[in-house]
Amino acid sequence: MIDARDLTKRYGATLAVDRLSFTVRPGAVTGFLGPNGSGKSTTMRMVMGLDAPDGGQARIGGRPYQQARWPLREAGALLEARAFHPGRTGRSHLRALAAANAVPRSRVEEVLGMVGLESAADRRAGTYSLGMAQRLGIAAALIGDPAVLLFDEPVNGLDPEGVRWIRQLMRRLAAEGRTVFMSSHLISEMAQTADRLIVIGAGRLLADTTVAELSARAGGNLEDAFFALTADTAQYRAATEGGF
Ligand SMILES: Nc1ncnc2c1ncn2[C@@H]1O[C@H](COP(=O)(O)OP(=O)(O)OP(=O)(O)O)[C@@H](O)[C@H]1O
Repeated sequence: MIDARDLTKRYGATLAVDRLSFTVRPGAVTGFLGPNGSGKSTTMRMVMGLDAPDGGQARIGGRPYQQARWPLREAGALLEARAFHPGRTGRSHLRALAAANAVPRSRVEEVLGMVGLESAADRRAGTYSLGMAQRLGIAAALIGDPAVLLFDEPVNGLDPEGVRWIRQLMRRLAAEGRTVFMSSHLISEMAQTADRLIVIGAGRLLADTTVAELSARAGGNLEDAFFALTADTAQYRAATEGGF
């Protein structure tokens, strides 16, 4: 379970996250939606202890993530592609993470198989395509077999087969009883993958509901419901009428 209470983060004059509270429960895929710059990545970074909040707190399994003795056995996250040393091979990157978290080496081969990177495991990770880098990041998130998983834009850079694979992986992880929290800009993808949605705008909570309930607000069209919900908070929306 992920619990955020009054999370707040400022960058200079920008209030990136504004007293945000929500709970992400196990056994479901919870989508995290919001316009560009609404604070999704910042929120995920604070949950994972990578950014310190200016106010409020985030807990994973009841305590701050920084207090975990073996962090990757509590929660795994894909927060940015290429979060690895480019000169290391995929396999050596995963072995280092396993060693640091007292995870058996055999788990490295398991996760390489799960993400389909076996044949590229001995190549330097700096030579990986974006999609391969995403797969390595997902393998890293899974290495400690954690109950809680966060994925920031996991389908970024993946081909259609990869997108389908992510959808099935998210569903499977949730069916295993894990807490799965994922952001994506692809609303159609969210509609197919997520059970629940947390929608934010300008750092604030706009909705915490099911996909079905939010879609029903716009006659079954999740995209229309999302636009209606976020209309007042989107900073970077291009003109769709008139304009140019
Ligand atoms: N390191 C930083 N320094 C200054 N401002 C930042 C920093 N990180 C984020 N911000 C600002 O905080 C706000 C929230 O950014 P964040 O990346 O969390 O949004 P997001 O919802 O993940 O956006 P996107 O959908 O575009 O990925 C934005 O206004 C952004 O410019």
